[in-house]
Amino acid sequence: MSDAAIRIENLGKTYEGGKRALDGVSFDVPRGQIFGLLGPNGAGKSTLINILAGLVTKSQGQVSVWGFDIDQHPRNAKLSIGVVPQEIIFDPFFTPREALEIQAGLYGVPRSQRRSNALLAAMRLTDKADAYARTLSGGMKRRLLVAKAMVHSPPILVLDEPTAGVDVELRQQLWEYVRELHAEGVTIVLTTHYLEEAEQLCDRIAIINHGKVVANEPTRELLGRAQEKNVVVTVDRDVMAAPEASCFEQIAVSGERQLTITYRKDRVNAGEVLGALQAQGLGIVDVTTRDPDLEDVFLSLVRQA
Ligand SMILES: Nc1ncnc2c1ncn2[C@@H]1O[C@H](COP(=O)(O)OP(=O)(O)OP(=O)(O)O)[C@@H](O)[C@H]1O
Repeated sequence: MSDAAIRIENLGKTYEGGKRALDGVSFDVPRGQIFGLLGPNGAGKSTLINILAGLVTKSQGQVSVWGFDIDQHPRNAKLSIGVVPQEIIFDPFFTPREALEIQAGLYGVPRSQRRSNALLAAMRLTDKADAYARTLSGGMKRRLLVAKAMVHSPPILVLDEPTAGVDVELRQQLWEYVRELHAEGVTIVLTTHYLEEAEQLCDRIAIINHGKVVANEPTRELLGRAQEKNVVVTVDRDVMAAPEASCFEQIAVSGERQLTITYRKDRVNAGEVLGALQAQGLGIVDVTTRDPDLEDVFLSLVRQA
């Protein structure tokens, strides 16, 4: 049995009409982690998640979920995963409690093991337990989708863009719940457009672009890949032309007495950069720096691919 929560090997998907959405994708999602799947629009993220959820059939490759091959043991694979889809789809005439009970029935969860009330409470939907789904706000509907995905207590929860178009408070609540599940040992896979969110939440991140994996690393290592650093330096006199020095990757006059310099932090340190300015007779009045974040890494990887 595979020790990965999800193992994807050489996965390919070509849609009818010839669109190649996934092209030889391989990676493992380690058990117990929060795993981020990132990529620009149309990269293939939803296709991959829909294959995991059994909603899209793959064209090539192997996928196992919690050690169960999705072709050989589809039922066990399905029982091991809960998927929160990107789009909100509901029968408007069911109440949240009924929706959870029906979902539990579909998964064959015995009545004695159902936990609709606990899920409604965790998703702060107790007040709305018996209201029609059509009367719920967008945020409440999204929370109900998360509860639905967890009715069978799967060891893996997959969230496809769970915070797209969702207000800040709900995002925070959702992440709080995700962190609680993670603390209980649930493996989490999420796609998000909010890189900052991925940076804060994920242990590991895979980036896909045009259906191919372009990075798959622990978040910290991925961030460490961004070696370029920017400093904005205010100097004590007007500068007409940018001074030159070998330790600058780039330099530009960005204000009357301001220079913006890019340097590689694996080659030089900030002291050398400032020293090079002082050596040219400029006095340093102020310095601000910015560490590269996931957005910089993401853009550089996606540009290269
Ligand atoms: N049912 C389909 N039939 C044909 N092409 C499709 C189908 N679904 C998706 N595609 C195409 O496959 C590619 C990957 O789409 P997918 O939805 O997986 O990307 P994504 O990374 O999830 O993007 P987004 O972030 O916008 O949801 C896109 O070019 C898309 O147009």
